[in-house]
Amino acid sequence: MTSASEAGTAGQLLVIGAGRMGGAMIEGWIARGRDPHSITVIDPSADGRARLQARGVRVAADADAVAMPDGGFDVLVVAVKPQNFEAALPPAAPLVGPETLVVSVAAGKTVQTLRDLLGHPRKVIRAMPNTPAAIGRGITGCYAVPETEGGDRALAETLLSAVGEVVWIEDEGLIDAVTAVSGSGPAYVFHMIEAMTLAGEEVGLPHETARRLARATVIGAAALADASSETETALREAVTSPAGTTAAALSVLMDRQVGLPPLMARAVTAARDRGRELAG
Ligand SMILES: NC(=O)C1=CN([C@@H]2O[C@H](COP(=O)(O)OP(=O)(O)OC[C@H]3O[C@@H](n4cnc5c(N)ncnc54)[C@H](O)[C@@H]3O)[C@@H](O)[C@H]2O)C=CC1
Ligand SMILES: O=C(O)[C@@H]1CCC=N1
Repeated sequence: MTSASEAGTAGQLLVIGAGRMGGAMIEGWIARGRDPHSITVIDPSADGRARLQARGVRVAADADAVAMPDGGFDVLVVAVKPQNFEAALPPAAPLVGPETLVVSVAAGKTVQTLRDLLGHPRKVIRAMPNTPAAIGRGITGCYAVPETEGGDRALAETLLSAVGEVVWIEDEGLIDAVTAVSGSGPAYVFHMIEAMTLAGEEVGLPHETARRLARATVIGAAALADASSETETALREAVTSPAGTTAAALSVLMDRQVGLPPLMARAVTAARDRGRELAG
């Protein structure tokens, strides 16, 4: 077994479920210099396995087909859907040693559930990334159990920062709130483009023109926010001329009763509550 810091690129990693999220992390690790041979994936999808095998990753259709490396796995990353936990995790329990760090990116599923299904591993981290991870621009919120040491957190942070920023929370109960803001958040932004496109059509623009305008506006505004040292509030105010067109739109969007803030609060609360339900 390697030391925690070495295992950022060294050590043996096992990934259960290499779909969108697991796949994005694997690509991030390889891009950062990890030897693909140090990654083993369990996934029943033949297409997914073929793609990863072509990248040099070790693949298995199920846990029984996994060859345990000398010294065991340093890290197990759980990236299956919450609905697949009962099928996917118990068969992998024999692959989890006393020093294996378990990192789960699954929405809702608690440390207790992970421990129950994986033979009671000591060191568990829950992480909530988001899909911009696919281009290295994700953000991951993480919670580590008290049984983890500084080196475990550093190792998880090294692995997760391969796909973007990392923030830590000290209360497992808040991971559902992280999911509701940033885990699901990219979908809200994509829906904003859809809604702006529809609204553009309603005021007379052809669909494709409205879509181009909406998409480029969201992308350009996000890039401006990224490049600027100003707050979002200052950037918004810079668009807004007194008694002008933006002020007219914002009087609708910023309405405290029926505008975006109460609507977003309802949406985020619904996502947070669904995360709690998925705990099972
Ligand atoms: N998609 C997203 O925006 C985010 C997803 N997550 C979490 O990541 C996890 C995975 O989500 P996605 O990557 O979006 O799903 P996905 O459907 O793209 O990937 C899931 C993978 O698990 C595999 N799988 C199914 N049953 C399996 C089993 N028994 N053993 C091993 N692998 C199995 C599937 O073949 C698939 O490749 C979920 O728990 C989700 O909550 C977390 C943050 C963001
Ligand atoms: O919708 C979901 O449940 C997952 C978790 C965060 C984003 N997608």
